[in-house]
Amino acid sequence: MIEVKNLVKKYGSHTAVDNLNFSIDKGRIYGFLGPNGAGKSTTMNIITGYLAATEGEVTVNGFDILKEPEKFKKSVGYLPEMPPVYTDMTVREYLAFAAELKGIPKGERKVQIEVIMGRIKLTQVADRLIGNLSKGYRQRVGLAQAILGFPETIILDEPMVGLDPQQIIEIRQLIRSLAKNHTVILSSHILAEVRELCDYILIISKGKLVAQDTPEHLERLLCDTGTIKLEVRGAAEQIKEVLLRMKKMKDYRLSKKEEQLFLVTVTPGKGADIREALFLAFAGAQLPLLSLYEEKGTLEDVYLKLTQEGGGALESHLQKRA
Ligand SMILES: Nc1ncnc2c1ncn2[C@@H]1O[C@H](COP(=O)(O)OP(=O)(O)OP(=O)(O)O)[C@@H](O)[C@H]1O
Repeated sequence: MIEVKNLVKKYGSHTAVDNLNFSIDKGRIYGFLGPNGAGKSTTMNIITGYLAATEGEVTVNGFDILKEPEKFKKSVGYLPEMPPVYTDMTVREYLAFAAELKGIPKGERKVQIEVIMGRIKLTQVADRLIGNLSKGYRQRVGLAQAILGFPETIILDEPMVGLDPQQIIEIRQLIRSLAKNHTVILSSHILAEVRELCDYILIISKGKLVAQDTPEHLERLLCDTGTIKLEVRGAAEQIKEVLLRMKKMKDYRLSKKEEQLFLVTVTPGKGADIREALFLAFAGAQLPLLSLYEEKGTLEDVYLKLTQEGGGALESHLQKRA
C-alpha cells in the first residue's frame, strides 16, 4: 500500500503539487487524470523516488521512501513520460543493461528477461535495434523495463501518448494483463483511456486532487447534482401548487412553452430520486405530464467541470461528499 500525505512540490515560487493526499491499495489499476501541467508527472516522479518533495510524506507498506529509497525502488517499476531511448541497442541488450542497473542478481537476469519478453510479446523483436522499432514496440520495451525485477507496483506516465489506435488497444490489453500480478498506477490527460482501463480515478487539477472515486461513482455523483425536466399541461398556478407540496425537492423553475404548457426544471434534494413522486403528484392533480427525463451527468462532464476554470462549485460538492 502506498500512502501520500500532504505532498507539496514547489518549483521556485510555482506550486506544481499542492497538498495531495491519497492512498493506493494493492491489486487495482489507478488512473491519474488531469490536463497538461496538472502535476501528474511531478507526483509520479516523487512517488517513484526520482524527485524530492518540498513537503509531505510518501510511505510504501509503512516504509518512508525518503528514509529507505533503495528498498522502495525495488518495489516500484517506472515508465517515465519520456523514457530514455537507447536506439543503438537491441531490445535484449537494453533489457540486460536495465536489469543490471536495477541490481537484479546476475544469475537471474537472463531467465527474467526471456520471461518478461514473452509476457510483453517482445521475443520476436528481441535482437532488433530499438531505433528501428515502431513507437508501439518501443513502448513495450519501456513496459518490459518497468516490470524487470517484478516489482509490486508499476507506475506508467502517459503510457499511450503518441500511439496509434491499434497500438493503444494492444498496450491497454498488456496493462490489463500486468494488473493481474501488479498494482498499476498510470497517468493520462485523456478521460476515455482512464475510464476504459482503471478501477479507480484520481482527478488532479492545478496540483490539487479535486476528486477520487471509481468511474461509476464519479458519474453517479454528478447525477446527484442533475435536474429533472418535465413538460406539464396546465395553468402555472396549479403546477406551482403541486411543486410546492413536493418533498425532497431543492428548487424548481417554470418556463412557458405555449398556452397551458410549461417546461418545468426541478432540482432534487441531495441524493433524492423524486421522479416517481413527481409523476404521481401531477397525475393526482389531473395535470398531464407529457414528458419527464433526468439530465444525466457523464464522466466527461465531471472531468471538464473539475478541471476547467469555474469548476470550484462542483469540486466543493464532491469534496463534501468524500
Ligand atoms: N523542472 C521543472 N521546473 C519548473 N517547473 C516545472 C518543472 N517540471 C514541471 N514544472 C511545472 O509544474 C507543473 C506541473 O507539471 P507536470 O509535468 O507535473 O504536469 P503533468 O500533469 O504531468 O502535465 P503533462 O501531462 O503535460 O506532463 C507545470 O506547470 C509545469 O510547467
